[in-house]
Amino acid sequence: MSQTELYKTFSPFYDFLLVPSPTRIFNSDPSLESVITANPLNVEHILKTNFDNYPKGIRFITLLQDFLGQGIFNSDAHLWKVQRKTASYEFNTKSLRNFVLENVTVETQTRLVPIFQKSAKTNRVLDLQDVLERFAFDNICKLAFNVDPGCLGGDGTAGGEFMTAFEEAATLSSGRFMYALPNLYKIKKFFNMGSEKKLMDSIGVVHEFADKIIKSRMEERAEKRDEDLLSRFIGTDDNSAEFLRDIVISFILAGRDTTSSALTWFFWLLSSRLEIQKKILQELETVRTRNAKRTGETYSFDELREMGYLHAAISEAMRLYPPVPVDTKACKDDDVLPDGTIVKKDWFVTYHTYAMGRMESIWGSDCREFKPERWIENGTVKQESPFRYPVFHAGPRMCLGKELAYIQMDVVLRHCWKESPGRAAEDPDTFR
Ligand code: HEM
Repeated sequence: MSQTELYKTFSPFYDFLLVPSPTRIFNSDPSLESVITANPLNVEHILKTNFDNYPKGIRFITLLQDFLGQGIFNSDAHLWKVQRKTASYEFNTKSLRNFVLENVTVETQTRLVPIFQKSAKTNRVLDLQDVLERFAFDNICKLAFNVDPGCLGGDGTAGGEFMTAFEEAATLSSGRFMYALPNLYKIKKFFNMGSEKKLMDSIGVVHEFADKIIKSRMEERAEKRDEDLLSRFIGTDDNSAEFLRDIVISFILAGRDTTSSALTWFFWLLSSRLEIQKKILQELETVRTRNAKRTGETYSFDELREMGYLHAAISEAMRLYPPVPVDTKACKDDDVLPDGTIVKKDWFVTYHTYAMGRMESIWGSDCREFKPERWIENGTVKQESPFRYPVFHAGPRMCLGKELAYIQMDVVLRHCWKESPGRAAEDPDTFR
């Protein structure tokens, strides 16, 4: 199901469920009792104050283990901590940021923009979500292990197979959460039948592709310290090839369809808001002139940061359409949330980012309007509390790729709106 279909199907349910009353308890099945909340105080408690009591938990980890192994996305406690420590350090280095900036700029200039230009010239309708997913997949593979799968524009033969298998493995793994009988998947897996057979086949393709790269990179090792994440993890500890594979797969999963989803919604929202397009163009032109850049020239990380209005508009799009609309944790020991809700050991606790983005109590009476201005205070972009806006999660497990995701989105949007004063509102070809 595409993101758009998903929202169309579930948004009336989300709205009905949470906006009037921000915490509910569900007990449809005694083994799956859960609390669902959209209260920022509860979110802070779960994600930060009582962090140790709300891990991913055994159920989540077991269901995703075949695909993700023990990577950062699918581990708790010590195993999570060691990966988080190395990754946090690396994600904060200037060299990683520049590596991403460089790769995203090349991918945008040489693949994405030409596709848009061609479609504009020939009046061909594009599936924007598909194009952006391919774009994001190429980018995240470059970042993870410096491989270009060429899913967008390139030859893409081997990479295309990898991407398809990766998507299938992700979809079928999350399908395991949907069984009415939670252990049914184990029986199907044991007999290697149906969706479990398909899942194992696609995991096989993903693992084979990753293993080859990891093996050759481990042989080259140490002398060359590449900029990608795999090389950084090879260089730091004595990790096994299997553990390195888990790490790489987790990163690809984390960065794969989050940015593409955010960009797709952003384009969709902007397509009917010429006033906002115009303001974005004006800002791009101001930044270009201030930094004496030629049209289309590459921008540094700091120059991208000057585009406050663009940044605000991206955050605003993700408020209404968060790429990760809900997120679930397991409760380790009985607890009471700040609003008085009782949570029992082994219950699931879900915080609802989508509903939180549409609550009057958090965003005011205009909460359903797309208004980038709400992010601007005294001429600069306001830092919103991550507990009111948990689009990138919050607390010790907060998204590591937040800054890189903004770099990607800024670069794409800047190149898609070539700076040219006064073009926006009058010109329907603004995206070309
Ligand atoms: C708009 C883009 C993005 C959004 C909205 C987003 C959002 C999130 C959210 C909600 C989580 C928590 C998920 C959970 O509880 O399991 C998360 C975790 C994570 N994200 Fe992102 N993400 C984005 C892009 C990226 C990118 C590009 C990367 C780069 C590789 C990345 C790397 C990670 C990692 C490694 C984690 C796991 C952190 C941990 O468990 O310690 N994300 N992200």
